[in-house]
Amino acid sequence: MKALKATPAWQALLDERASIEARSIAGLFDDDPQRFEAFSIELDGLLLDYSKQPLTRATRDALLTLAEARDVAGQRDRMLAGESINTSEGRAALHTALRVPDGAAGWADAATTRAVASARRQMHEMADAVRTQCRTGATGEPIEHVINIGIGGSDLGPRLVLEALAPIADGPAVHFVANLDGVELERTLARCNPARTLVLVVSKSFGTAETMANAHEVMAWLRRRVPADDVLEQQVIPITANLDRVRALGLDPAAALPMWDWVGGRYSLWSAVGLAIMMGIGPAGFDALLGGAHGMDRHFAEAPPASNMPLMLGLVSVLNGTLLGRRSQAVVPYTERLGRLCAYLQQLVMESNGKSVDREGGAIEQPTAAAIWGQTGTPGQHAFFQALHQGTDIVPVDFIGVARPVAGEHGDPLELTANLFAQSQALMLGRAEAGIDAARRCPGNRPSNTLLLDSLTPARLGALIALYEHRTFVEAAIWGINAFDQFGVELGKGLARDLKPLIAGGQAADGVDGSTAGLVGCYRRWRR
Ligand SMILES: O=P(O)(O)OC[C@H]1O[C@H](O)[C@H](O)[C@@H](O)[C@@H]1O
Repeated sequence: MKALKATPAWQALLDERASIEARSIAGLFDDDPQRFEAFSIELDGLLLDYSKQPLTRATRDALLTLAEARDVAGQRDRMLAGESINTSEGRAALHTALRVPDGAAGWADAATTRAVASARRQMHEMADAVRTQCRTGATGEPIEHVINIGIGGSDLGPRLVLEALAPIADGPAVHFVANLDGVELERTLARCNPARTLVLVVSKSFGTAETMANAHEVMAWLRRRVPADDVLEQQVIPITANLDRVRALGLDPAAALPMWDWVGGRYSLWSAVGLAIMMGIGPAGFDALLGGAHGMDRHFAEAPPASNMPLMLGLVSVLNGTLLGRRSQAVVPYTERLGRLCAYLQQLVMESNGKSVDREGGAIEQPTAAAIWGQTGTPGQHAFFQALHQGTDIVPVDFIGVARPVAGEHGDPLELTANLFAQSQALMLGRAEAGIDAARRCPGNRPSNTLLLDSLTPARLGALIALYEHRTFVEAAIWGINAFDQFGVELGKGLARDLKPLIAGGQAADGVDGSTAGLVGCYRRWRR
């Protein structure tokens, strides 16, 4: 694929850049009374309002022409058809096949469909057995706690979903342990009765240092505390694509649930990696999550470009991040239930698209993934919003709101929603009445999207996550990069392995850079 800058559609947008920057977003509403209708998309209880972006209909057409020139639709179809679009690793990226309802044809080849259906059946049986107490711990006690040991994609998705859907969780309490520092592990073990605890060791590679270290600790805890020879067989379930390493850890590969190389870690919550979700909310809830995501997949595959939600969200992000050089984006959900969304999106977006070479290995000359950050509203309003309103950098914001609160939850949805709408309004309108002093002036004209959900159900959450997955794909397609590898992450892992003996004190710091040698020296001095 030729470089973006050599694409005439991109050049046309570059020519328009200054006028886009100078454009008054609020003024666009005066020019176009139908602006909200024209610049919003609604799909099954999910609304994207992108009318507070510096887009005219002509600019949107220019972005759609760019999408056509970069063959976003063709790239999407190749992904959905299971072609090896992860070229550096020679793999497909078929997470969409994981959420196809049983029996629906045309989304993956027969072998893949069969493998997915069989894994889903295994998950259902396992979750049902635990939730109905047919499957017990090794000493016959019911399972009351599930510990999910995993990191990155083997942690963030299930954690996000279970936090979001906690009000409908009716199974065992699910805990997550990702970090290596022992704090989460200690806290979790203190809350669990070992005879009543099921452990999921979730790792596509089954070689991730953090996960393996935590798995060893928890397995030792079970052996120490549960008087049954078969405690590991009964109470530890490996979920992985690497059965050899399951054996090496002393677990039975026959007890493992599968993963496949065509599912990237950060796209894997829909696979057996989501078993923790199913344990928490049950198979029907998990299926509804998949159903919502599949609805978004169909929409992405079939909706016309101008009303295609992931496509427009991706193009707006390219406009802000690449064309206008706004190098970070804030995500602010107005519900604590989506408190993990930002961390989840950091991996999804920054691990997928934090690249500086294209699929052919050529250098990319324009900015790719912007940094994603944020926290929930309203707390975020009392932290970083000052900079959003008056700082020198323009940070596009994705506001996320939920119209109907969960039955029985406290809190004032009206107050929350008023705050949400007021913030995007304030960013757009600013404050510059006559006589106002400089310190109180807000420049306004700052862009945002608002995503409004009718309620935070499994289906809506599935659709929301799939929307961001596809937005990430659209950006990668425009830039010409492979969103499905992550070699940058490997470098530090290797160096950590090499540094361990040095830090432990068994080696001289020869050949190590001065800063690292200095840090090792200080660390050793303080450990003495
Ligand atoms: O599931 P695992 O093989 O343990 O991998 C866990 C995580 O490891 C690395 O950080 C990768 O960059 C992530 O993409 C992955 O999700």
